[in-house]
Amino acid sequence: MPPRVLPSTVAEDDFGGYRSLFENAVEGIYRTTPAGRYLDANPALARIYGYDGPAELMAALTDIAHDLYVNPADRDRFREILERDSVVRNFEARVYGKNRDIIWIAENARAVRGSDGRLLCYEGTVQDITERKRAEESLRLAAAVFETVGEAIVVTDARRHVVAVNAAFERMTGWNGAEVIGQPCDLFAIEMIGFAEMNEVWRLATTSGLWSGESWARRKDGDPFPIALALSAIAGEESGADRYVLLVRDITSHRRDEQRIRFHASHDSLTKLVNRRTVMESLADCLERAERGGERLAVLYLDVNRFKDINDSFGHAVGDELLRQVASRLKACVRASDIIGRLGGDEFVVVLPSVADHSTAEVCVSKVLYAFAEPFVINELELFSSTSIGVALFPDDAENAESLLSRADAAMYHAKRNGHAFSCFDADMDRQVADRVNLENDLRHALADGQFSLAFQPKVDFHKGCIVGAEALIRWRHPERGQVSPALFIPVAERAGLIGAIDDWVLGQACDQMAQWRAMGLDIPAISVNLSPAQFHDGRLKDKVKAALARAHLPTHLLELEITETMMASDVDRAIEILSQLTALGIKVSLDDFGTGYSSLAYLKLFPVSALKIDRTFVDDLPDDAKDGAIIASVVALARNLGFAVIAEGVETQGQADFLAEQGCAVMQGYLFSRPVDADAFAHLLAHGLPGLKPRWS
Ligand SMILES: Nc1nc2c(ncn2[C@@H]2O[C@@H]3COP(=O)(O)O[C@H]4[C@@H](O)[C@H](n5cnc6c(=O)[nH]c(N)nc65)O[C@@H]4COP(=O)(O)O[C@H]3[C@H]2O)c(=O)[nH]1
Repeated sequence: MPPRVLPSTVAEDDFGGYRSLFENAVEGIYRTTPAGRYLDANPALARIYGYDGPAELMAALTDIAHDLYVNPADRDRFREILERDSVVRNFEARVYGKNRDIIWIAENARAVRGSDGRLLCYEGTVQDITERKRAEESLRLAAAVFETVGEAIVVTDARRHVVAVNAAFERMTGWNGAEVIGQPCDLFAIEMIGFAEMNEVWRLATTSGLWSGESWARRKDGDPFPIALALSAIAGEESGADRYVLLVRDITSHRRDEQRIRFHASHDSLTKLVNRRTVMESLADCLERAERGGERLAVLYLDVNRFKDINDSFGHAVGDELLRQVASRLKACVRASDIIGRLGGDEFVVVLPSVADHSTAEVCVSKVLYAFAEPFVINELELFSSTSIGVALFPDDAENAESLLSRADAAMYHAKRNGHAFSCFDADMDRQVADRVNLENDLRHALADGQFSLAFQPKVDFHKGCIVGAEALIRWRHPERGQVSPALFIPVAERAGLIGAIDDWVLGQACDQMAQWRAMGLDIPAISVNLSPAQFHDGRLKDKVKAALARAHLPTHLLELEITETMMASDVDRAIEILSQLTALGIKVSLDDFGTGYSSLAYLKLFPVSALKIDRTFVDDLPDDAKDGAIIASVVALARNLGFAVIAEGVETQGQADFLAEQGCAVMQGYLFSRPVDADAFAHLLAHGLPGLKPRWS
């Protein structure tokens, strides 16, 4: 725009014929002294600056540099230019309005000089360019947002040809602007969406102004990726969309997170196998398919034998690694279409969706058993572990997922109890499962109904030919079932949380009985009581023991507690602390079933126990089994060296007793000497001695 300056010929205070132009101009017009005082100002200038009229403006702004300019240095620049060039064109600056609001102005001015060249004044015009500046600012802002925003932006014309893309688009897709501008918008992975759907998206955006949702885009290398898309139609001056703006967010990682969340919800985090819920859902689907196709389906229910012992003995990290290795061995045994899941703990399930009969399932069972034959190597430890497997078939054994699984479980339980590697379900097992459940219910009443009693089995010194102790063993006479073995109901009581009350009862009863025998003048050195793991870890154990002894007025050294190796394994320090508290009272503790757990010999020497009790399984095949013989000899030597007494349990034959005695294990317990008997019968044994047991050596 050419500078609008007043003609220089106009006298300082005389606008001549231009006065009306001056008064009515749209632009502000002024004349100022070089020092910065208004000589004249037109109404438009007053309007621009927010004053009621020129007089008010001129009275208020007596020092233009400081009263008007937001940045007084602008005025210095303005003057410099004028003094140098005599003219200023489009000089933009921010000035204060009357209300201290900031206005952008553009000035054109010139220096007016007299005929002698002396500077008389400045005169010029002012335009309010605030609106334009604001528009420029928001354009600049929009451009900055366009370039810096994380979302890709594509602008197309009405024909959907690309007009502009931002830097994020280039980063996201690998295309650069020059390659796509002017081209039809080819952002979408049509193969993932379909033409019809894509056209519908454009149509909806055109008719309603905006479509937003999830879709698919394609990168330059052809890779499709999921996007969140907002497609806006920008209306032009004429009817219809003039431009489209596509705001695109790459949601690949979001999808990945979703997948991860879905995976965690449906899989077991330790083994990465599907979890129980997913097994049940997949099994239900497989059953539907098998039913439609008239096919059979097999469910294998597995658990890892003695897993709890391994976990307790070697710690959870080893237990976890064992489960991981079991999972990967199982995967190698089945086809990809079969389902393998972890139900929790050490229980796994394999679903074979299409089997001809039991024999097909048994092929898989053999593979699994074979997979367990090799030791599991964990942290340089070689662990031999085995599995028990239960098999149930659809539709033969059950018709829905829940009962098929529970029947495979019953078959597994049956296999385990009978020492078999696997069992196929039969109807009898259902009864056994029901029995187990009923047993638990009945156990809840047994204590209150006085159905328990104690039996006592003598511990004898084979050389001296006398009774040196009694082991108290619980007996349960069920009103309908008759005698129920503790081997059967103790584990049920443990699982049902009833063992604590039962153990307390046994402890109290055993102490009372010992006191009664003593009152009858029948002396024995000790009575031993089995402790369950729950009781061993009960913080109140010491007090309970003290209370039971005190009630029976029994010296503490007469009580012996039998604990198993596995109770010691999980937290050795804590176990030593518990044992120390007990032995400090004067109570003896013996390690029952010795040799069947995973005793660490290094720890053994730290345990304040008084005796090792050699498990029956090592005695059973004596004296013929050379290996068992060697184990007995080693345990006896170990006990002697560590200062422990040693006792063998389950002695049934004279040959076993002779062998044990020869090895230096003189204290024994077993049917050879006496079965567990009731208190009266035991009193008789104490009074008259065991028939056939004679002192051999003095
Ligand atoms: N084959 C054979 N067996 C013999 C021989 N001599 C003794 N037995 C049996 O072996 C078991 C020895 O007890 P245990 O190893 O502590 O094993 C016990 C113990 O773990 C548990 N138990 C028994 N009574 C109690 C109790 O009062 N409290 C707790 N917590 N557990 C108990 O139940 C298990 C089984 O107890 P019982 O059936 O009474 O079985 C007893 C006993 O009757 C023998 O020469 N040959």
